[in-house]
Amino acid sequence: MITIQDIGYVRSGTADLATAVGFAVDVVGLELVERTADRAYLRADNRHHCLSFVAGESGVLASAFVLADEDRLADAETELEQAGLTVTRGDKAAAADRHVREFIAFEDPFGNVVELVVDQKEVPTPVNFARAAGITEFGHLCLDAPDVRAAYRFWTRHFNMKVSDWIGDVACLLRFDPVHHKMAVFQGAGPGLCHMNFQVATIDDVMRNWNFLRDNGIEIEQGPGRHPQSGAVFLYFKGPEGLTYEYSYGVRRIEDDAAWRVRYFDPAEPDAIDMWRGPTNRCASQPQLPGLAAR
Ligand SMILES: O=C/C=C/C(C(=O)O)=C(/O)C(=O)O
Ligand SMILES: [Fe+2]
Repeated sequence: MITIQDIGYVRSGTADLATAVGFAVDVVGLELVERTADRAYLRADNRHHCLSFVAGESGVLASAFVLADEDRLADAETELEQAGLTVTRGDKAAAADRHVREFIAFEDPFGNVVELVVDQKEVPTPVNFARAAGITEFGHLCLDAPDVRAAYRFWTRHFNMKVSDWIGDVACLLRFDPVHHKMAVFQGAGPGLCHMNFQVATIDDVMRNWNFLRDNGIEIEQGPGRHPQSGAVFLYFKGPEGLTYEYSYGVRRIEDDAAWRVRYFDPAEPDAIDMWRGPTNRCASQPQLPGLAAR
């Protein structure tokens, strides 16, 4: 069993580094911590970065999770290889590029590149947010997979993940600590990053951000609304090259792990995704959610 301690970062390729960075800073509100000719690192909390852009081909390159130490990393390498996966060890330069001590990389059964890292650099200075979006932390990441139940089996068999809630067989919300989910899998045609989430401090931040995004002509995919699963008030919006960001406030914590009963929401129900039944453009990217497409 591989014990994940935290989510680490999303590493994304971009065909237009300046535009990707401009959006992450000026719109999302992240701090640009480091910028080279072909790299940019963005920060939302004490992690050195939670999002990095690499100039080149557009699209997600990897999603990272943090392990406790190098012995756990070696054990993870063995377990994944025994499960038949090809595991690559990052060299020193690649680890430095990610601001971690060591890492391994593998593809999940659907082709999502996952990196397991040790000693992600911590930055104690307060985040110098580019905009007062109210961000408190990198909240969760959500991967695409064609077979969500198979993804669930993979992540719960080899990792310390538990399902918190299902939305039909098209979405699975997973936890590895008391937060309702820091990882999710949504059904998609192939591998991909469904979205990355930033928690904000108050419901007012969600609403202020909504107005800010609309005033600036940013495509709102869905929200403001409230997810019945985590109880969070959410807002999804589209960045350059199809990268979906989410702000949310008020995610449920599951303090009594043993007492939690997994719930199965019917995606065809009008409240399955948004208890406020607001409009959505998300069906374009998530056509597999009948509850979205129906509206
Ligand atoms: O479509 C349902 C999404 C649920 C949640 C939640 O309960 O907070 C998410 O954050 C999500 O996966 O986007
Ligand atoms: Fe989310």
